[in-house]
Amino acid sequence: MVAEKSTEKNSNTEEQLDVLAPTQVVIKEALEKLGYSNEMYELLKEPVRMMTVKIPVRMDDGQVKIFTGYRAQHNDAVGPTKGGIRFHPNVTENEVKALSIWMSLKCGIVDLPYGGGKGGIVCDPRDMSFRELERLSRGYVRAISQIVGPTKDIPAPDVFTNSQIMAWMMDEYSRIDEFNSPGFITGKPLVLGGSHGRETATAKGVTIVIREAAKRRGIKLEGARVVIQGFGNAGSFLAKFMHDAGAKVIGISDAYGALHDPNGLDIDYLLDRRDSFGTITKLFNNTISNKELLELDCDILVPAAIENQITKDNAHNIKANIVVEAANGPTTLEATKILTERGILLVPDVLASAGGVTVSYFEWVQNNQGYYWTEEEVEDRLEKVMVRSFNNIYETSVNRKVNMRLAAYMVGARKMAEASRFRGWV
Ligand SMILES: NC(=O)C1=CN([C@@H]2O[C@H](COP(=O)(O)OP(=O)(O)OC[C@H]3O[C@@H](n4cnc5c(N)ncnc54)[C@H](O)[C@@H]3O)[C@@H](O)[C@H]2O)C=CC1
Ligand SMILES: O=C(O)CCC(=O)C(=O)O
Repeated sequence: MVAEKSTEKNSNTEEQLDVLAPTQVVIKEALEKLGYSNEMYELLKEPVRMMTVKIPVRMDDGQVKIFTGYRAQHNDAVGPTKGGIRFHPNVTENEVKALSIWMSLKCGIVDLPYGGGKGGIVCDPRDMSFRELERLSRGYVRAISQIVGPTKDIPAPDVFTNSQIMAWMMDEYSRIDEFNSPGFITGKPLVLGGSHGRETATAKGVTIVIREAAKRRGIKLEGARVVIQGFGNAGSFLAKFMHDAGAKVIGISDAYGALHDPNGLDIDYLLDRRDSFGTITKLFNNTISNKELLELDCDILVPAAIENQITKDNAHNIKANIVVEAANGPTTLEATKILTERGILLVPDVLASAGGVTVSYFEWVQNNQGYYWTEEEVEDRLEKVMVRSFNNIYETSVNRKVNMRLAAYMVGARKMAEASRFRGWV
């Protein structure tokens, strides 16, 4: 294999594709199929609230750098909005808007009492010190404090954010609120009111969905060849769960390249050596590119990194039988069409990655009641939610003769549309 050290970081032009407009296309189609008026579409096509903030941060060299951050609240008819915060150099306003719509759909699919929210800061935490990251995290919370809170909008981790960042944010909000407010944010460390199972929840949810999808396709997980793009929170734990289930993880990647071994990678070793940003390939010389990884011969392909990875340019080359989207928005609409026409089962992001927000909801419930559950309780509840949601969308897809993405949008949009209607908004 050819070494491709570091050349991929931030150089992926596919990332720049707009994700909001295609999301609106599917929302419109879903609402039409459900019989809602165009007014409902006008309400749901964009967030009801979008805040853009400038965050001044004193860097370690003494200079002040001004960062741009966003918080989008898509629809709060069902309840407070909920969704992660992303730290990434390519964050855009439209991306955060789309991510907040996807959160509303996820909450509808797994039937949580929330609407969708999402936040993002344009920054590269990989190039920042621990203390700079703390100052940025606290500054962001101060900047958005008026519109967030345990009964308004509850953030959580997403790309390049983690439980330490959640802890700083919770501490900052508690200072502003003059009250200890664990329910302000989820994905916290256990000692600060985090939930058992939240760290692995997204991957656990994806694992359950893969198992259900494989059953429908008559594929045994034992021995199945799995390729996973991304080795962070979602991708790395997923690799471990797939490995534990007897599958052969033959490819994984990070932002810098990918590893491939047709005999199966040593997942425990890789988990042990990855850094906190999900970087692992820098330790190896014999890497392949993310592009090559996606086109590997395998049974199950899981994009678990960033948006727009499967496009019209590579959809014809995907060899997997099942594609399960652990990442948000990894497949474009054109690629969705191509994969569906080719008979590939595509399990969409708003279903596949909903395990994270589900356990975040459990964390918030535990914070509100001040009574904490065991890991087994969390896992049992997550299992039931994910199986029920998968079956619901699979059946909708079969009965309504639509692909799984449109089926998921139909299931996910119904609750917020009904709540908006009962409130008399439309
Ligand atoms: N963390 C969570 O609870 C949830 C995450 N997701 C989604 O899963 C995806 C991954 O998120 P996390 O694992 O939390 O993030 P993370 O920050 O823990 O890991 C991200 C991984 O993606 C890789 N990556 C970043 N840029 C890349 C690029 N240009 N090409 C290839 N790989 C790249 C990184 O190297 C890293 O391995 C995102 O789309 C996120 O929105 C969805 C639901 C919940
Ligand atoms: O855990 C949460 O509240 C949100 C997770 C998230 O950002 C996502 O599902 O994309």
